[in-house]
Amino acid sequence: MTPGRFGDERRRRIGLLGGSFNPAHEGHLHVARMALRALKLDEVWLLVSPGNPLKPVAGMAPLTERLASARRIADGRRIIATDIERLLGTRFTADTVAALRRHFRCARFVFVIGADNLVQLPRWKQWRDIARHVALAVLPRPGWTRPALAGRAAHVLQRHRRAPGGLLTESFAPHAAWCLVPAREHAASATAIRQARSGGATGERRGP
Ligand SMILES: Nc1ncnc2c1ncn2[C@@H]1O[C@H](COP(=O)(O)OP(=O)(O)OP(=O)(O)O)[C@@H](O)[C@H]1O
Ligand SMILES: O=C(O)c1ccc[n+]([C@@H]2O[C@H](COP(=O)([O-])O)[C@@H](O)[C@H]2O)c1
Repeated sequence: MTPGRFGDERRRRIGLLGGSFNPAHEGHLHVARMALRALKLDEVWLLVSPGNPLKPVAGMAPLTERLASARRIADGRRIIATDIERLLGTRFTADTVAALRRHFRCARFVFVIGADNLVQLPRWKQWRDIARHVALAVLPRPGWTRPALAGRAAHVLQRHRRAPGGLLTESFAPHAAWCLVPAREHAASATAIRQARSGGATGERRGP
């Protein structure tokens, strides 16, 4: 585990960029940097998932390989790659966020997602609880930004949308806020990288 400074987290503003990182790429780095800047975060943790509950196991590289890949794009200072979900024994984001809030009581967490995951959010376990308890920052993504803003999660959470500057400054009670981070779209995707590596033979398709 890399963010090992338990007890030294006073008021730190921490972005949680959860992902499969199969492999990590420039798009992740772009997202982390944009979130750091727009939300005035102290750190972004790249939470390398032991296994996204909604993704097939087939084609998923081992966690150690994905963690190593995330470490290569991290700087170990403000962008930190970690397998903390493995250590916490969590896989679902609702459980991860609850555990992190218990372990790092004073930290202020923001869960960072690409627009594709705002579309998918209603399929996540206890998604409304996640949105209630932790701030969400959504990054634009080619082909996904408009569907995300017109989608079910954006509609249900409409009242809680704020400008990025208001995301962490306002009280979390009784409901956390979410925002769209203004950033240019970045086209990198792990699916495209896997396809290019296999000469287009993965049979996977990614797109809205
Ligand atoms: N280019 C990008 N622009 C915006 N968000 C991104 C981008 N790439 C990844 N993300 C976001 O980063 C998080 C982790 O993404 P993940 O590791 O699944 O990469 P991916 O490229 O989406 O992978 P795959 O193509 O295998 O689904 C997700 O919330 C995803 O939406
Ligand atoms: O909790 C869930 O039900 C859930 C379902 C799908 C994805 N997630 C989380 O969403 C994050 C992005 O996943 P991915 O695979 O799209 O990079 C990662 O932290 C996953 O654990 C979480």
